[in-house]
Amino acid sequence: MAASATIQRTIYTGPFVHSLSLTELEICEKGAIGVDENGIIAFVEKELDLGAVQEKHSWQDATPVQLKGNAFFFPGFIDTHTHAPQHPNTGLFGKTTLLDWLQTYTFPMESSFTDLKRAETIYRNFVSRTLSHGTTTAAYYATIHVPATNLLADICLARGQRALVGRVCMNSDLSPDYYRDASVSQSVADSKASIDYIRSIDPKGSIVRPIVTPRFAPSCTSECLTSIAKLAKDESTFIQTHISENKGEIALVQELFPTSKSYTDVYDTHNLLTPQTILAHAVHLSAEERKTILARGATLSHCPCSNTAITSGCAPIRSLLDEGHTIGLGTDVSGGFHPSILENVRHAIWTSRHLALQSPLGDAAKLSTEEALFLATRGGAAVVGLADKVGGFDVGKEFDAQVVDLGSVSEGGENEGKFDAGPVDVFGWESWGEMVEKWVYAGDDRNTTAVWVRGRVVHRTARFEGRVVDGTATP
Ligand SMILES: O=c1[nH]c(=O)c2nc[nH]c2[nH]1
Repeated sequence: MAASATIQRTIYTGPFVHSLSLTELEICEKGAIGVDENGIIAFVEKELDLGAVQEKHSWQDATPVQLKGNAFFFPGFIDTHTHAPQHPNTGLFGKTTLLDWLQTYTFPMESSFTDLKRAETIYRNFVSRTLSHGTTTAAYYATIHVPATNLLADICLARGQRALVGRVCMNSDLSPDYYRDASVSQSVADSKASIDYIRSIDPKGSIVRPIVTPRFAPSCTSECLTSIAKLAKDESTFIQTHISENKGEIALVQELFPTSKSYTDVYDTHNLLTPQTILAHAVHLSAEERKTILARGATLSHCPCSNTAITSGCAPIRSLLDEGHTIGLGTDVSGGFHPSILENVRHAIWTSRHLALQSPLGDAAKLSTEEALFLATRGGAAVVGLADKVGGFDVGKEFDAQVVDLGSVSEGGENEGKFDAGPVDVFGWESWGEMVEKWVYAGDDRNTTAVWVRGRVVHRTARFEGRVVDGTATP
């Protein structure tokens, strides 16, 4: 589907659920969301029937999409940190932790992206896979290869998934000689070439944007970090990197940058901490580092599945939120073992509970369902610089949404005993609030039956067709 295809004015009726704030989730049982020809939300009604909505807004000619059954609209998920070329390794990490995991699994896989055919297969699959899990925006790390990085941007644009796409910079000898930038100048020139290409295919950055991506401090020499920070400034791009993920990594940073006060100080003294910087992990930051990050306005990507899988630790998200940090969720495939942000919502909650068991904060360290859903949507939108565009159903925002359909046991018949409507069983007596909780703790991609970005359908299943009346927007 071309991102430029026009769409029809559409009125989406049925329940909708979204975050109003970190702690408040709005559940509107009788919603109507009007989306104009540009994919912008023109109105949101909370009590009226379709006819009354059409009349009130003079939208009689709009296409109605009316949800039936135990289904609701939810904002598209935002994945603030993931590595598309690592997708074939998802679930493969054995007993490794970060530094040996990089050498054993990650660098060999990423280095193979000189092969564009292989890159295309993997990237197409990953973009389709993440869309099927309701991810409407992703901040992607690609590899050091310019052609494959550009191909990832092409695929995101063609599929209509919003993306920040970053060619990875890594020139230090932490990386094997078969997979590293030959020099600082090559690192900068290749990054610039990829920025230029991505801007040429989407000049307004409506769907894809470039992002400068120094892999992490140990992968880059001091000169490389400084040069790449200058490139980001000159080109006005976002920056993404990793920080304070694993204790061995932190010790290595201290060894490689002996005059720096801390991991955070390395980035700060190389001009890499800006309000457009996304820092992934942030598991073991000191109080002083947290203050510096907050003062610079850099944001955080919390990756709970990855932090557990490669045994990095439990990030203190509750405290970071209380301090005022801006935080989203990241799948961090393939340190993370799952491409779904929903999976990371529940793991954010689980890991906060483990932390609560050990922390002097006790229950105050726990994240609630509402808070985790906020991080997955509005929090992530703020991290990737799209807080004014996506993350909730507000007039003026773009319609990035998914349908969550839980099916029903009482429907029996064709679904009974087949379980193809997903792992959640709804018996008919649950409140909408209970259905949302059941989805958060047990749902999966079988429940995500349709997905839109800027009002365009980017993923749709056969179950969706059976759940709408009076027509649907076509891809
Ligand atoms: O989880 C991670 N995944 C990576 O690919 C990586 N590179 C540096 N640090 C990293 N952490």
